[in-house]
Amino acid sequence: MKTLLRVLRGEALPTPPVWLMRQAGRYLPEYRATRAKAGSFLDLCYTPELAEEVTLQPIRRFGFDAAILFADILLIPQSLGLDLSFVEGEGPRLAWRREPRDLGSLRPLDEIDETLSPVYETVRRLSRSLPAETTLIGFAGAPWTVATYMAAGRGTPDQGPARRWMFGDPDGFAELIDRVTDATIHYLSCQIEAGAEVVKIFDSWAGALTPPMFERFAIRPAARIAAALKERHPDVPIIGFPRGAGALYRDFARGAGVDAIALDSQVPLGWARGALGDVALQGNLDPMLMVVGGTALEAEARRIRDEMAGHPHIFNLGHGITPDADPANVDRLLKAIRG
Ligand SMILES: Cc1c2[nH]c(c1CCC(=O)O)Cc1[nH]c(c(CCC(=O)O)c1C)Cc1[nH]c(c(CCC(=O)O)c1C)Cc1[nH]c(c(C)c1CCC(=O)O)C2
Repeated sequence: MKTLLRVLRGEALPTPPVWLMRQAGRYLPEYRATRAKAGSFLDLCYTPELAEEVTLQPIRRFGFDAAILFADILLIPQSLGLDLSFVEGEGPRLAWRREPRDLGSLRPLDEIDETLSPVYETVRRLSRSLPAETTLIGFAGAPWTVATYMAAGRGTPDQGPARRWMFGDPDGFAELIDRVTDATIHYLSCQIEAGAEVVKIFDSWAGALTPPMFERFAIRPAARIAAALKERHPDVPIIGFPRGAGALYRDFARGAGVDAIALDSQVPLGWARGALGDVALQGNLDPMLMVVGGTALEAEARRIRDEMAGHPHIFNLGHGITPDADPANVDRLLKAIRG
């Protein structure tokens, strides 16, 4: 069986499988070339042969144990009818069709595949073209993180607009979360039917939630997604990533019903091994070390590998690799882990 799937079924391997968040991205010259050919980031996401190509690039260059579908968490709000664009150097912009936050203007669930079907085609192509030993990971944003962009119409430092909506009108906000959750269940099921062998749910802004709101808007939606997927596809493992959750990682591990937990770089590994139960753990090298390199990178990579020895562990970063990372540092990292 593929190494990543063995770890997700609870096996501790002497050498952990490795992949990196954002492994297909601007730090690679071949990615920048394909992106230029596509014209825009969204054209890249929606052109299956180009999205397939950039997904394969880091596999060819580094031989990672897993490939992650090339797409974006913001395709879901776009499929629900928000107008999405990426402004060069400024990040995403989202605009509602009528008034901001008008849930009545969202497209119904049975229309979202008009937008999303090219993504399923990318998955189908990848399941044919990936090396036999490489696991294909599908993904979606968690409803809370997706909602932070829908509420603000852009990225924000403190998720202010979403927190204002959530505290000011919790039941209205819950309706938004429910709509995004339903879309996410459908989207991930379709990715699995197209060939995704694992799915990951990115809750990048989970760290902005208070404990009660974390329970309601991070754990409960994740649990609803996991339960629905398990009913349809019981053998497909799910990785949850409640980034920045701190002590609440424990509640998430108990309540979300996922098979593995991705850890950000601030989580102490000894604590996670004891507190999060039997689930597989993924992480958690600081992405800055992919910029810095040298002995600092090697020492941290070995520390993480050694602290996780004997526990089901997937080696990864604590967050995405950044555009200023040096690809040569990925080779150094792999050498430090694999020997
Ligand atoms: C919050 C979030 C987004 N997207 C994503 C998240 C959650 C993970 C995280 O916290 O990083 C997830 C994501 N985005 C992308 C992937 C593809 C797979 C992979 O990890 O290689 C994945 C899994 C491609 C991308 N998504 C984006 C890029 C860069 C676009 C480019 O080529 O210019 C890539 C490779 C754009 C993006 N997408 C998003 C933002 C805020 C931005 C702009 C910021 C930036 O420019 O880096 C939303």
